[in-house]
Amino acid sequence: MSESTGHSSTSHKHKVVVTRNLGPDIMPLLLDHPDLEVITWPEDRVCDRSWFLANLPGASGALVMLSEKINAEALDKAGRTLKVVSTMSVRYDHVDLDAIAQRGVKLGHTPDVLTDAVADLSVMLALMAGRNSKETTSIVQNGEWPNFNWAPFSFCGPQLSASSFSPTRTAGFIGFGRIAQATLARLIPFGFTHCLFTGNPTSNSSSSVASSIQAKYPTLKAVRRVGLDELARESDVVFVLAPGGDKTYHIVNEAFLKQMKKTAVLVNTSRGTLVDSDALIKALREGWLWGAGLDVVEGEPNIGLDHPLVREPRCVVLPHIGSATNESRLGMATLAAQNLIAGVLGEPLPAELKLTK
Ligand SMILES: O=CC(=O)O
Repeated sequence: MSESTGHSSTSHKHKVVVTRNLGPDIMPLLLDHPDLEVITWPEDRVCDRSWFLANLPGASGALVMLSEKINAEALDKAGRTLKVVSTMSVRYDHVDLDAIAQRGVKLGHTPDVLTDAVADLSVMLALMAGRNSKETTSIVQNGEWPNFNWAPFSFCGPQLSASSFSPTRTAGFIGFGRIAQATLARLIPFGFTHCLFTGNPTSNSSSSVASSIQAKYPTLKAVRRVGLDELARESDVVFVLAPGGDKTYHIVNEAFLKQMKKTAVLVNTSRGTLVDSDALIKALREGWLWGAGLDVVEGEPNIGLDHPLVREPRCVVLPHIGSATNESRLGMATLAAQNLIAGVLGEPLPAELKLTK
């Protein structure tokens, strides 16, 4: 077993820098590997930048979390020995893709293994935001239940399932990749009848996506790619599930929120930057939509008790736990370790993000 927590000694092994201890089920894949010298951040908190940079020189690989910025500074510290960066995340907005591509370094990530966990959480947030879970749980937590003045319509909210009062239910997806489609699958038994989506696919591929979804779920009356305005106007639940970055920055803005149904909820389980927080605060205060469920917020993790979204009664905020199931995190850590090993050995990565130079 080859483990070190500080600077590398010279050896014929490939030095790899790992920025979090991945636990007893996964670390042996790395530590017991005969070709690796593993340098692991020794503490149970986000890795210090200075430690990371100090340990990169001469590394063949780095296994990192969303917290590590992979930019020219880090890549240049590692230098020409670096063959692979493996991130234990599906998304990669902490990675400067141009800088990594220019240096011919491979990038591994962890798609698929977290799809179900994030789709589950997306539905959970849709339910929580619609059903006043924040205000009602606080009644119990604050010991106010015994004095609670029940009334026939107290704490009612829009029902997620179709009913005789709302026989059509429309899900709108901003971004229609794996997680969005897995979320839709969970909504079919709730009686959802319409699926609208926006996204990147070329018009050809989006029409074939629409027809294959329609064939898979015959109870859907319509599956259509639409513009943002129509999606905002027609959806009972809007799921924000597109990647972060410049192209999607504040895609949910004041103009979008103003068009939403007053009974609709907004769920964001992708990246905080897609939703303009100031606009959402205004929208919730003025009742443009019913509620919001957010697993991600711009500026996270610096979201304190005084943050207006945290104070909004109809806004449920979770601390970015979309993939936090035992199953998903074990899958992500395993895949991240496999990507790292394959990358340093010059083999194809099980999940490589193909980069264009
Ligand atoms: O947000 C989570 C991820 O990108 O894995």
